[in-house]
Amino acid sequence: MKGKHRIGFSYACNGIKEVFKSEINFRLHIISTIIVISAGLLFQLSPIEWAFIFFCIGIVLVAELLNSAIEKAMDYIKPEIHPTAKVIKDISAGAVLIAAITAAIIGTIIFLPKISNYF
Ligand SMILES: Nc1ncnc2c1ncn2[C@@H]1O[C@H](COP(=O)(O)OP(=O)(O)OP(=O)(O)O)[C@@H](O)[C@H]1O
Repeated sequence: MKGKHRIGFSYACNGIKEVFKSEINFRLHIISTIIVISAGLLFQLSPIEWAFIFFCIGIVLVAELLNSAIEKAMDYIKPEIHPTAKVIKDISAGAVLIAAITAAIIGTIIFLPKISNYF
């Protein structure tokens, strides 16, 4: 049972590594995550603010991973141009956009007052 969990964890890490290597957007999200966590440490966020920030980081990374999985599945199943492939990929990209907009709004609500107080 323990071994099985370890194997499952390593498959998951392989998937994340694969997306990290192949998707520039995912790498940009990781860089943004590092910047946001550094800003959070600088501004000494409260526990509830950290909870919101980590929730946002999580939904953006999860959305990007699922989007990449859907893109790869579509490229495998339907490598040629097809209107349904386009709709599926566009919907999947839409999910990432909504996650990113949500994160940007929450980030602004948390950081904007702190940044204006700082200067
Ligand atoms: N097989 C296809 N048939 C029709 N349209 C497609 C197809 N593949 C991609 N597209 C269109 O091109 C857009 C970009 O698709 P692509 O697979 O290149 O992903 P991407 O947006 O470049 O993502 P990433 O940069 O994360 O790889 C899709 O959202 C869709 O509108």
